[in-house]
Amino acid sequence: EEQEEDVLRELRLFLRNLTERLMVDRRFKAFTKPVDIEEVPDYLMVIQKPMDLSTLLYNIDEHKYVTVDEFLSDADLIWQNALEYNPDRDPADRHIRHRACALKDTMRVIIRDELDKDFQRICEEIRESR
Ligand SMILES: CC(=O)c1csc(NC(=O)C2C[NH2+]C2)n1
Repeated sequence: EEQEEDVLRELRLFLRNLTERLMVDRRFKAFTKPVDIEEVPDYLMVIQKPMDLSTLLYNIDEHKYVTVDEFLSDADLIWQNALEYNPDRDPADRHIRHRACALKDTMRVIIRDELDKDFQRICEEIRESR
């Protein structure tokens, strides 16, 4: 009903604001667009489910997410994929793993500090009702 659409509209605003703040953070530049398969031809041999910040924004606008946990399932792929694709001890891999860990922690701190727990529960009840 209309009240439910009001709640989901507010969830989309929160998720867009979160994602945009990550996109403008220079540490996360490697995560803003899909990996270019021409530049990194073996990427899809290693990573089954690519994800990036611009795709999260597209999904938000497509009303893909009804709860924060559904959003986090996709958002977590970004840093999980980076840890999987860059496992070596060399500095380049360590540098992108450091940024992947910063992305993981930054997302969760923003959600903990800025998303109301009661609002989150209302979104989960809408998901369970559908
Ligand atoms: C997005 C992502 O995880 C990514 C983009 S390039 C890259 N890794 C490299 O370019 C080399 C450093 N060791 C391989 N990882």
